[in-house]
Amino acid sequence: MRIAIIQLGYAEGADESVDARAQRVADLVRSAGAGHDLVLLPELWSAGGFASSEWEERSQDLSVLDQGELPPALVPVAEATREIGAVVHTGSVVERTAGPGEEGRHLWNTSVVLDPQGRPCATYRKIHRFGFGGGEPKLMEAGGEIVVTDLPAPADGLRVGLSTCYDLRFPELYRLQLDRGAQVFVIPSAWPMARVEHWRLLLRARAVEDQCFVVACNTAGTHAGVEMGGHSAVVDPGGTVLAEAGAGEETLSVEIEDDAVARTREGFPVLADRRL
Ligand SMILES: NC(=O)CCC(=O)C(=O)O
Repeated sequence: MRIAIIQLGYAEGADESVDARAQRVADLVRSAGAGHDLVLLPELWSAGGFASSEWEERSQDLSVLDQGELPPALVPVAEATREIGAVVHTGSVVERTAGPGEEGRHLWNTSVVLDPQGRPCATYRKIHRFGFGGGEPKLMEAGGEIVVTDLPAPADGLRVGLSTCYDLRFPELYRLQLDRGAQVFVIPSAWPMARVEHWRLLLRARAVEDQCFVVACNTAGTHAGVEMGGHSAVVDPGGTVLAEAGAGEETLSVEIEDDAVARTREGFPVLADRRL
């Protein structure tokens, strides 16, 4: 499977509307994503990863998915998706719901994956909210559903577990995904430079402990005064980093071998020694 990771750079205050950013992202999907089976975008690129004061205004109504439509931030990306014929994981948007969730909020951090026709084929609501009482836990509901899915062709062949950024710190989530058959962890993120060494360590840890590929797309630039860490990466099931970005806007193009998961697990069958 050929994978393109689009490590988008942007800065709040740069006066880039949701529409303008969506057009720019769609152009990147066209130029960097062509010739790939799976394209990955980062977390909350349309709203701003750390720009919580803008989340409400830049939020998207995903109930339109049920009517076969897409919210404004994803329409240009879906057009680009159809043109290149890949599966595109659109990172995540701030989802707005009409009614409140369990904690009385109506915003969520939600990923949407598009099939090559530009139609949604999977969604995931971020389970672990980052902010220690501010940011996400203050403004958003927590997702409650583990999502492991078989993506459509041309990104088929490996079972994919969906998670988002801060989820990476919670290994039990990935064990639960493993138990549902995950072979690849796909992780859109907005992870700051201040903790980029945690990011690099945890990406490899999740790959090694669960013998899965890790495919992770971070952002670049400065969001609401927070410098983003870049260093998007693909790690193989043995923990080898196949590709890693630098700190700025950049795209990675990586080929992963479907049988590497089975080979790694057969060659070093540590998962068979789990005691539950
Ligand atoms: N967007 C996030 O979830 C940020 C996570 C983070 O900064 C950290 O775990 O450290």
